[in-house]
Amino acid sequence: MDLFNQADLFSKNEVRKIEFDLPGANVTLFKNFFSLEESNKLYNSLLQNTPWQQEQITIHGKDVDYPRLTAWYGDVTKDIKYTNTKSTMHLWNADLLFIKERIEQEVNVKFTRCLLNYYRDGKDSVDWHQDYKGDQRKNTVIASVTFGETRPFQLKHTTRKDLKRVAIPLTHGSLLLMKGATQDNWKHKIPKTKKQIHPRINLTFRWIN
Ligand SMILES: O=C(O)CCC(=O)C(=O)O
Ligand SMILES: [Fe+2]
Repeated sequence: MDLFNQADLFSKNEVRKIEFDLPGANVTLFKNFFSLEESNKLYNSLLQNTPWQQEQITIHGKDVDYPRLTAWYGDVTKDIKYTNTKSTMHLWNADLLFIKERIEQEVNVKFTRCLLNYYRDGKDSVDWHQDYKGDQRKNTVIASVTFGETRPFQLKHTTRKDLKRVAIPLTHGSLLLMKGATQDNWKHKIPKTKKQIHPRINLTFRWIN
């Protein structure tokens, strides 16, 4: 499988586009989508100014903390419930509008929501899942931005066991675009690690009405 297409030379602050050749998926990584200066500034600002929330799920009647902190932002303020924790979707702030507008110059979508994840250390993670439900999974765009520690973003096909898993290192200031039927055909996760690592903030921009 021809995974990488990186013929271009790059410098530290030059945007580098890498397209992944995965059957039934449309996945593109832009390294240094945000410059190092922008990324450092946004990392600190988001870390400090986000109303991070601890969401919980109920497993066998017990409330269990999600292994990460989260916050929702979007076009309107409203109460939402994805897990058994009630959350409030906050209105876009200046940092998020800056990030959103930069992405919207690259991809022709107006995003309506963003989920922020804060992985405090290697114990924080997200298990195998697909984004969206029902028909929306078959054709969508998710824009995933990373600030802070590099963590591997693993992908595995939902049915084809013959296809190898893929791990894409999501670096500081990178943008990962997942389009088309990617969510329908592939699951993704951020695994835990025993290594001593720095925190990581991830933002996934979505369009849901
Ligand atoms: O942190 C990441 O890169 C992925 C987050 C994710 O998959 C999600 O929030 O749905
Ligand atoms: Fe996801």
